[in-house]
Amino acid sequence: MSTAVSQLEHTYADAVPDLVLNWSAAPVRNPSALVVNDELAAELGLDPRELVGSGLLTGTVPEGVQPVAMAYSGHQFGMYQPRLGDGRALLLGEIVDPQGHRHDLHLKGSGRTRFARGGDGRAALGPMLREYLMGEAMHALGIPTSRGLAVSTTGEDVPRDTGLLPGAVLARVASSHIRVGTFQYAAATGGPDLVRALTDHAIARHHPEATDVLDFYRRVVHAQAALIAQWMLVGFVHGVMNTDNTTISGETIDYGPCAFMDRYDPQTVFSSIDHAGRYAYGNQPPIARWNLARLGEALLPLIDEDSDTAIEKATAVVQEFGEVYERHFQAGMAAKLGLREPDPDLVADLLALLHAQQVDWTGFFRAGTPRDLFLDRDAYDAWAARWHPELDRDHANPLYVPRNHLVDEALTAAEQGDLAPFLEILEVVSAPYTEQPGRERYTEPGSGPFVTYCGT
Ligand SMILES: Nc1ncnc2c1ncn2[C@@H]1O[C@H](COP(=O)(O)OP(=O)(O)OP(=O)(O)O)[C@@H](O)[C@H]1O
Repeated sequence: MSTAVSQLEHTYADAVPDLVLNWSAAPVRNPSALVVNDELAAELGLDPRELVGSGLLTGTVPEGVQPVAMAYSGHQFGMYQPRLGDGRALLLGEIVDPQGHRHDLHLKGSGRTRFARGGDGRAALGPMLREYLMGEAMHALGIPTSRGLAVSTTGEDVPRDTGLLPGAVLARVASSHIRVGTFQYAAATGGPDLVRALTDHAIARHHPEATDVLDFYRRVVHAQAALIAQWMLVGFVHGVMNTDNTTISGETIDYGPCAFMDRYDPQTVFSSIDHAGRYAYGNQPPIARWNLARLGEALLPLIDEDSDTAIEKATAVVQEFGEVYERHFQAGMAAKLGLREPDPDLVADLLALLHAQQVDWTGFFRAGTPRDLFLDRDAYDAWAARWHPELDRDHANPLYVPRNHLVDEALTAAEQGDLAPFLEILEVVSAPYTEQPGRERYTEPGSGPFVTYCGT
């Protein structure tokens, strides 16, 4: 086995042993690597063939390596759940790549752990391929994200509401899986000492420039504000922005019922369980800020020993979210519109127009003649008279995003044994800015509305 694999490190488990549970993956009947991310493997200094042969992708670990289930709690749809944790996931260990960057190697669908509650610990092939595809699309768009290293089928069926589905294990890589919910769990179960140990580890790993706990908090708030702005600029709807899916690193994780919006509408929701629209496209910035306020609460005893002062300081920091988000969003919109300087009024009027006219978000910014996309062309002309692009816009506007109707089509085919459509859409969204002749259908919006079953 390559040195990188045999030298999986465990700095997280060593730093906060109270936040992990030693655990092993459930044996898999007939493991077979279906998709392997050669490019990512190479970046990590791993040999893809050796990786497949080692069994690591479904949880067979070298001697001396101890996988763990990570503990966390979290607010799910606004309701506090004291004990979530990796119910069907495992942290195999950390890989330090040839550049010296540390990454978690994590499995999803590797069997029940003590955190599983009612779940069976398994994952179905479709959702694991969805997570892999979405991560690659986001990565190609330049958005911080976890990435799939491989999806392996298990040879076992998984019972879900829609019937028996092929089972799979996703091996994924992230700069860490430390979540707002991890801090909530530490605060609730261990108090300030445990929060301090977790904070020290998170600072060293993600925000080493932080001068103190308040400054660490500020850096997380800013990283999340920048991330959410990037989601909004590409029309990404995460779908399950619970505090346990909000990272300290500022990376996107946990791709469940997520999707890219076609027609611009702030109310866009894809998740079949999000009845109230809590996690609709347009709600994402305030929800992220709300989640970050929960992080602030967990950090309060470390921010100041006087609780009123701590609350005052943390509140001031979380309130920076709006301004930082707006700065990133407006800079991004200026790039999308080819402007030298942000123009919030022009943007606000464009958004109102796109909404009223139900114009495709991704399509508008790369259209040769955007006017053709509007029913009320006079309204467009009135807006466009104020729009004077000066800069090249193609590098800021993807031609291809994973359109939900095409993702569903590819996943359905994969579940029936035909991987070709999945491999094609993966290739298309992996080069989102480059025109790919013959692939025009990937630029077309679906006829929606679409609901992504929150199945797992
Ligand atoms: N089939 C399942 N078996 C066991 N636990 C599950 C199952 N599905 C979800 N869970 C657990 O429910 C909780 C919340 O689920 P959520 O959808 O946020 O996570 P997930 O999709 O399993 O994984 P992650 O957030 O790590 O990507 C987690 O603690 C997860 O481990």
